[in-house]
Amino acid sequence: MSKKFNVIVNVPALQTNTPFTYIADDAVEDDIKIGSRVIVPFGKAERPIQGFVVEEVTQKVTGDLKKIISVLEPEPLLNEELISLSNWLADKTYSYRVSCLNAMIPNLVKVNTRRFVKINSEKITQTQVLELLGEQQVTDLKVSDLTFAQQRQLNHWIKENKVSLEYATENSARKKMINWIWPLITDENYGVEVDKIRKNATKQLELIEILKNIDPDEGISQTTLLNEYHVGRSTLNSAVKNGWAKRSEIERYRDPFEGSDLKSDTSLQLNEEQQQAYDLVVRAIEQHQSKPILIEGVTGSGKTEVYLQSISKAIGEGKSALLLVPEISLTPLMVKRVRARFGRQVAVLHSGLSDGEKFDEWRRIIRNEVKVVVGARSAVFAPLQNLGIIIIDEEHSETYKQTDAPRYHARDVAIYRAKNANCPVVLGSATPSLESRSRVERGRYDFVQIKRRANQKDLPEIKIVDMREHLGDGFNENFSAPMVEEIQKRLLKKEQVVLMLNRRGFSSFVMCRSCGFVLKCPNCDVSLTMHMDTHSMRCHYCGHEEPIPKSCRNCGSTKIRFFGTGTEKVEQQLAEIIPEARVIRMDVDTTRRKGAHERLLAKFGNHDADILLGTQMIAKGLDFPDVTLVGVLNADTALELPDLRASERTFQLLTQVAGRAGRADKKGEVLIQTFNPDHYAIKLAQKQDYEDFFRKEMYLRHLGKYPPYYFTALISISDRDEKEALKSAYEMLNIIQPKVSSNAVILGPTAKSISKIKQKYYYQILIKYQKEPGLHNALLEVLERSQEKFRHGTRISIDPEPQNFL
Ligand SMILES: Nc1ncnc2c1ncn2[C@@H]1O[C@H](COP(=O)(O)OP(=O)(O)OP(=O)(O)O)[C@@H](O)[C@H]1O
Ligand SMILES: [Zn+2]
Ligand SMILES: [Zn+2]
Repeated sequence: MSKKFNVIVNVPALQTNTPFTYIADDAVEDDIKIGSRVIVPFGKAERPIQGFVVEEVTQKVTGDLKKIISVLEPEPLLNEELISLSNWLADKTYSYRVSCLNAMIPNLVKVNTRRFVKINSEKITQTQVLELLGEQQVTDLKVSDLTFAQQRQLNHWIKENKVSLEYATENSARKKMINWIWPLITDENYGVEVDKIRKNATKQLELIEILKNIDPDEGISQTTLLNEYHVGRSTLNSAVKNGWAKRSEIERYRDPFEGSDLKSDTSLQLNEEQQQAYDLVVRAIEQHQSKPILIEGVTGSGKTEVYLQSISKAIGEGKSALLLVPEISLTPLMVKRVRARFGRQVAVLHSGLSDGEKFDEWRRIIRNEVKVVVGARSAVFAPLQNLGIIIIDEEHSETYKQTDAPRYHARDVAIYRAKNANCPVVLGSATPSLESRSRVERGRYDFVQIKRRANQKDLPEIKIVDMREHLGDGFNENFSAPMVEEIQKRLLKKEQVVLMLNRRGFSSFVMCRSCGFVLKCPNCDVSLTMHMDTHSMRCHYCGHEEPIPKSCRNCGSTKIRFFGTGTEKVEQQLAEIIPEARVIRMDVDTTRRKGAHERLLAKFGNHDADILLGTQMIAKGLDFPDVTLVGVLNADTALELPDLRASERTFQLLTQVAGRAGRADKKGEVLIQTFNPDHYAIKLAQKQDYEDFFRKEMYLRHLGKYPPYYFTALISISDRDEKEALKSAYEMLNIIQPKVSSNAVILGPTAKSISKIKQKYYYQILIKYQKEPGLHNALLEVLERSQEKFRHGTRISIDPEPQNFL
């Protein structure tokens, strides 16, 4: 009897949200595993469709089963743990199971990728492969066109490493091939060959010496010979011609860190508070406890060192480790430190890598070639076996929440995985999310604080500049007199300054001074933002772009004013006020190119600049000893946003950026310019008192019936036709209302604060609740209805625990 498997097909719909059972052909049944992707016939027309194998079926199944057409890769991309995780995830996020599975696998293998067969010519001849598959299949593999016998043979060869399956995308994320030189000079032929060389051909004599000393089995890369041994290209070519060496192309994993030199480093001696945190983690590792541990450590307290040593401990126990960071491209220093400690045992997954690079890293993980994975949100699905620890740095960061379906929070996924693996989850932050910190209060998490900086120095002193009093005493609207004075002081002392322009909830827009007209996007309900680099007005939601106007479109007046501030404008202003200052600007425009972050930060670290001016992206992770002043130009732009976390985010951001000052021997100072000096988020950030803030904010959340006292779910409804959108919103309301008690609070339907995006109208319903056993089913019904609505052009989404209400 052939093996039977349950398969989730790649059709995101409710009807296909449960697995279908298929039978395997005897020839390939052993190549199919849980996590394999297969092609199966689907529907009345038996259309071949992709699917994921989620289970082997051992009990009897009545009725005729359809046969699995082919298996896409005999080495599965996901392991059993992740397959079972997808089930939980789908339920938790109200999404289709296949969407969850697709969210886990690397992009490269998803769509529009050509697959081809690569022949390992040391183990098999091209003729053999062509005989089995034919030329067409080798260059463009369609396994479903192969017979089962052919598939079986192919899979066999893959497992024996005779051939491998590769993926090519249109942008050609292919495997990287490099020229490799294999020396053929041995002790036997050395003398003979040397005698043939003319005595004045020193280059050749040098090269033959080099070749003699290279391990013939290992060989050497051509680049190394050319660049490091300074061998001339023509010398090398003639050596190959003379038969001193053989040249071949070999595959090398694309190394995302190519070129960045890696100094290895060793553990630091932990101080007492770090040791306490470390001990707590180690105990959990040793006792296989999965209760999350929250480390609340002030900025500069050396949390990273605790992470690194904890990872070391897990590896020492034969386990693997996963370290999540908010956004890798923003924290190159962290990645560097992990790589410096663990070298080639580390794989890195993040959005800055090409699909090909990500896929390479993924393969290293699934083949168990790495022990440590560092990555942003989606790396939480890294197929590591035998997890020994999961660490989430800056656990409060909103980047851990996925904003598209499946709308998961990486923290929840990490906690779930850790529970399955019986290993600890460590959540670290100077300003923990209220959710996490309150779970400590309720005994759900273990807790440890690090109250002092690693070097036992004080936190920087923070001064508030009330901009209402200082408007006009400075040089322009962005720089008060005290700010300019403090910057100048640092420059005289050859110290460095970090200046942050808070861009959250903020844009530079154009307004007519005669009639008040504001230039808006024709598709969306937002004002257009001015971009000096392209000299255009751009919509940040739909990408609409138009020239900067010279006169008002409404009244024709030429009295147009540009409001708001971009980093470029601040950079210009700075150049007028302090022309001698060397400034590095860091924002989305200057960091678009790959590796740009790292380069700019390295420049700043080398003292090639005095001032680092940037957006929020400079608030996290920087550790520069000579930064003694941090200036925040506008602290409060985010406070007015219609978002329940506005205060929390402002407090976190200010604390975070303030923490960049005075991290080494020199004392640090922070200047915060604000129009709301009395706001508690600003006042408590000044005190750098997270615990105080936590209590105050918890009190307000309690009053407002907000998280973490209440759970939230947000339903968003959009349509090109505003009436349709509103009508559907009420339909959803009518599904939910009867299924929840009067303790639940339902807000809406209301228009979203940006009610029109890309020509579509947006409405939302917010549900706040504590215990509502009926809600889950109600939301499943919404999901079901949304499928129907989809066909009529209405989009409905469910966001459990939304992080953003805009
Ligand atoms: N035990 C130690 N002894 C000496 N120096 C240490 C020790 N632990 C950490 N440091 C140093 O202290 C500095 C701050 O550490 P680290 O960057 O890990 O802090 P952090 O808690 O991650 O800070 P932040 O949250 O602000 O990013 C680093 O330069 C680090 O090398
Ligand atoms: Zn006008
Ligand atoms: Zn727009």
